[in-house]
Amino acid sequence: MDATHLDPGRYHAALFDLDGVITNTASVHAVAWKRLFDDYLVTRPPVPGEDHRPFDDADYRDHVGGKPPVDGVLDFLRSRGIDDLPRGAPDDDAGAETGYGLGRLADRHFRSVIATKGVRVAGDAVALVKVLRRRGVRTGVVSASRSCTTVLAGAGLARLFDVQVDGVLAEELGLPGRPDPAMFLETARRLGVAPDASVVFEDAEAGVRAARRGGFGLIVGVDRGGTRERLLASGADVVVSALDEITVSPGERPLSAVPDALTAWDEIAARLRGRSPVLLFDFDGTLSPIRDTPEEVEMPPDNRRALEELARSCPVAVVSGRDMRDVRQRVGVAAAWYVGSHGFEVAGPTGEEVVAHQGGQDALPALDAAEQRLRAELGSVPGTLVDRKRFALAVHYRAVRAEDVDRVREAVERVAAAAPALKLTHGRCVLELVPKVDWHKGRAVRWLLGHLGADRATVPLYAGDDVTDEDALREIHGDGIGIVVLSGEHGDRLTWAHYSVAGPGELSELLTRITSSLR
Ligand SMILES: O=P(O)(O)OC[C@H]1O[C@H](O[C@H]2O[C@H](CO)[C@@H](O)[C@H](O)[C@H]2O)[C@H](O)[C@@H](O)[C@@H]1O
Repeated sequence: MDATHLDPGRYHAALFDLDGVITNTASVHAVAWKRLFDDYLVTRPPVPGEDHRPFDDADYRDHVGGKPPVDGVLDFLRSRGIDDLPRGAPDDDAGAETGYGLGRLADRHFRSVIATKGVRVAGDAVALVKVLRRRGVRTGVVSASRSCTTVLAGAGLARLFDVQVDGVLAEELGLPGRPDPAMFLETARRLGVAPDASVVFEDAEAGVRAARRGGFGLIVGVDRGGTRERLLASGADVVVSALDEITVSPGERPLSAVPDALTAWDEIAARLRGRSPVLLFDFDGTLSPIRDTPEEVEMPPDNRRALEELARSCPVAVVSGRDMRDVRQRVGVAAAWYVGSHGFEVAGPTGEEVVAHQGGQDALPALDAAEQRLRAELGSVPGTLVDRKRFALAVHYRAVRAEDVDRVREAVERVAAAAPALKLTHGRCVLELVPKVDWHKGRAVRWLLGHLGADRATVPLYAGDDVTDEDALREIHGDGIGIVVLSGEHGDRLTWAHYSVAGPGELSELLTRITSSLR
């Protein structure tokens, strides 16, 4: 996906620098600092080796912008050959000849400028924050300034952000300023979102460097005037001059609104060209057509051959709700990765097996007890099939008479309610109990991509038919290609897929095209 197109399925938090991104206060800070340093340099007795020329915009950009005031003071003066100023202490008086004292005075100048001139708000940024919040993205504001609360209140933005990390809090917590990532990391922590699932918007080079060092998922440089190249050189993934260049994905849409993958093949081929694909496929209903019982299912030989060939060009994985050994044996492609039990177990091409989340292991006693109860309770309902996988328990009702289906459903719901370690999920004519932890096919896919060393050149392509595949389709929505395999069993439900195919037959055709395009 284009880096100016944000997907709330991929990025769950957005961190905004305040000064220069949300408000015009970067220029007000520059004015306040100029007043401070020009006064200071004029009154400081001349000393050989010291440069007392007036402070200018480049000084602000290179030594002060985005940093805590005390660091700005010391870094700028050092650049002018002045290195005898003590750091001082946070409670130094404004104007005391220390890093903290001069920093306090700069803040006082800043407040007096905004008291007379007011704060100008960047409408493009505020509009983007509001859209992101409506789409469920958590938002945070980050400012090295001690006046962040005053600025936000003065601009009428006091309630715009979920979390605020500013100069006052940084001082309390002893957080170093940018280019150290500590303030960004603290913001992400307070938002409850991992840095790699968060976007940072920054106009200062020091801030961009901090976000890069913090491992943030996407860094958007905001060039409010001639800084594009410097922001890119500092590590921004993309630079915009206004935040209305950023679009936000609407996310899910009805199956009927999803374009057909074969018709849009040229678009898909263009997205794969020159990149490093990782191809991920669900099994039942995707690689193989649905049958009355799980035992009847066989991998279509054409698809096996296609996967064997694809695995010679790029990583291929089968991501299934089935037991991992079961699906590996049915698919029979030695060079593929296999993810089983809805993401809880993984096997690599060399045969090594990994429990991808400890929650699977922890839930084993609960799964055993639930299996025992359901076998006993449902043994008398004709057509019911209780299918135990290593880390999941499925109850199939495809062959159950319509009038008995509610009985099956109620029994599974009762057992689920009595098992706090398990949660109930639904699929095509199947109810499943899985470990109640934040893990699913989507998390497992992201784990596998990390394990495979995915980088910005990687394009994950995921195809699946069922509601449990939506976790994976959502996960790769922002950086990959999602294909939903239609079946008519879920009406016009919502999906995170970008494209659809009419059924497993059309998926085979798509595999053929992908195979040829990668040759
Ligand atoms: O993630 P998947 O590979 O799609 O696995 C999901 C479930 O698939 C299987 O059940 C489904 O396919 C059966 C055979 O075609 C069909 O009879 C059943 O109605 C479907 O739900 C598998 O048996 C389950 O264990 C998987 O969880």
